[in-house]
Amino acid sequence: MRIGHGYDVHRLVPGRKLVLGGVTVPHETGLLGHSDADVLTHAVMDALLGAAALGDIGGMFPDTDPAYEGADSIALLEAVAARLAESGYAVGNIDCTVIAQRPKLKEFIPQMRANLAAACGIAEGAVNVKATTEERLGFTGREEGIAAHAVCLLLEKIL
Ligand SMILES: Nc1ccn([C@@H]2O[C@H](COP(=O)(O)O)[C@@H](O)[C@H]2O)c(=O)n1
Ligand SMILES: C[C@@]1(CO)OP(=O)(O)OP(=O)(O)OC[C@H]1O
Repeated sequence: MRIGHGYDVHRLVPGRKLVLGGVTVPHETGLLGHSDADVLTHAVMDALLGAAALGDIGGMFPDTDPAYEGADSIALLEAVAARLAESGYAVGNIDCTVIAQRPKLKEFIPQMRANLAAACGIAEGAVNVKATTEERLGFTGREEGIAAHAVCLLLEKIL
């Protein structure tokens, strides 16, 4: 069994979609990035790559590569899951926290879990997503950006 941790931050700006765990959440600002800037899915990918000692998302999907401009991060997560499977790992479980002052994310969390689980080819019960504010403190509290943490366990497959 191997443990991994991922962390990511993206800036909130007007004129961009807010995509979290593959769900487009209605909001007056969205996350800025080369890809769709899905900060939650990015944290999950980094946790998975970290657990397998396979580097990070920037190594696998360089932000200088036009191929990833506007990329659907859930599709990138599918590629990460395939890479793990090739390397002999199965995803055990994933737990994540999105740090956002606004919007309220509760109602969108079941769909985020479903999207993340489907991309990893695991049961929804193996994926948990939580949301918290930082009580108006710091950059998330000022609504300048959204952060996400993820942890995961990988199981070594008997090949
Ligand atoms: N963007 C968010 C932030 C929080 N929630 C939900 O509210 C609960 C309380 O949040 P606190 O930061 O005040 O502890 C939290 O446990 C979440 O259920 C949310 O839905 N969206
Ligand atoms: C997936 C990528 C691809 O450009 O997304 P970005 O939107 O650039 O986001 P970031 O978290 O800064 O870096 C990860 C990149 O590899």
